[in-house]
Amino acid sequence: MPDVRSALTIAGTDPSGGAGIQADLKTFQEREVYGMSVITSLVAQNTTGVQAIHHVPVTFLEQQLESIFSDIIPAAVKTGMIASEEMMQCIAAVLHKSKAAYIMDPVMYAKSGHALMGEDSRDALKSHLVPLATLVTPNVPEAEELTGIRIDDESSIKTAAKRIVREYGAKAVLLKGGHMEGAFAADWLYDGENFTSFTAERVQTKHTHGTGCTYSAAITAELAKGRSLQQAVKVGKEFVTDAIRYSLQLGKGNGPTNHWGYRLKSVPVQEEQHHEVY
Ligand SMILES: Nc1ncnc2c1ncn2[C@@H]1O[C@H](COP(=O)(O)OP(=O)(O)OP(=O)(O)O)[C@@H](O)[C@H]1O
Ligand SMILES: Cc1ncc(CO)c(N)n1
Repeated sequence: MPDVRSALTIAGTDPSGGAGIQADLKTFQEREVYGMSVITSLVAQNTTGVQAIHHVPVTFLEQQLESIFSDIIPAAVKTGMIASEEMMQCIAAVLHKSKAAYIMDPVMYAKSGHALMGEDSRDALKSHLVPLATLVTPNVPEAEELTGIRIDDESSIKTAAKRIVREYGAKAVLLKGGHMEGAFAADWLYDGENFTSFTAERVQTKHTHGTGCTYSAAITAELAKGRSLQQAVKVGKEFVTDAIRYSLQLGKGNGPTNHWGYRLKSVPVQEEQHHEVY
């Protein structure tokens, strides 16, 4: 019997399959770890945006967590969309007692701009969950919200990253530059001592639904397998870049990343690069 490593995602749903829980589970499967999921909110969304949100009661969130942690202990946990402070407290109470690596993706908005977290919960994220995190993975707007620092160059990226680790207590931060302009999509990992940058060529595409979820899920899977943080981010970056390079022309809006893109590495990228699927 091989050593089975398991990973848990605690997040909101995406019935169209590109982001949230669904993206996380597909990524866990691709990265060959056993995937589990606890749902915080049911989100009616697709490639064009968010249509409606239904939050699960906190008591039910607690019950789902109990179902997992009383039975199959995950080697790594990631959180995505957590809408309220009460939910954050409930999750923090469980993670406090857990030895699993914890990757926190501080999801605030969907790509369409729709809010996925209450504005009044941002401070709660900092006080309850950031101090427990092995790694926090904000994009530029999320890092700006967390730190109050305006980020527009490498120096401000580094100042914000240091604040998240030194003042808010995360073990490490991966600040994602996907929202910045330029020929390259660069991310900066700060582990409290050193900065490492992870850079890939920017893919010219609008089909980027679920990039953040896919990236943090891939890193979570690699940590579950016992890789170092540096190695996990390196593999995660390659995985998400291929998922964007081979993204799918599905739906009427911003199509999803392709979770099997990593397997297509040797396939020449077509003009307009993404794949039509019927
Ligand atoms: N067009 C692109 N080409 C290549 N890499 C990209 C592109 N857009 C984003 N990335 C990379 O994808 C990863 C995910 O980052 P991104 O900043 O898009 O996350 P996010 O904003 O949190 O996503 P989401 O909106 O799904 O929450 C990062 O490594 C980023 O650098
Ligand atoms: C549930 C969920 N989490 C995260 C994102 C960010 O892409 C999304 N669109 N939906």
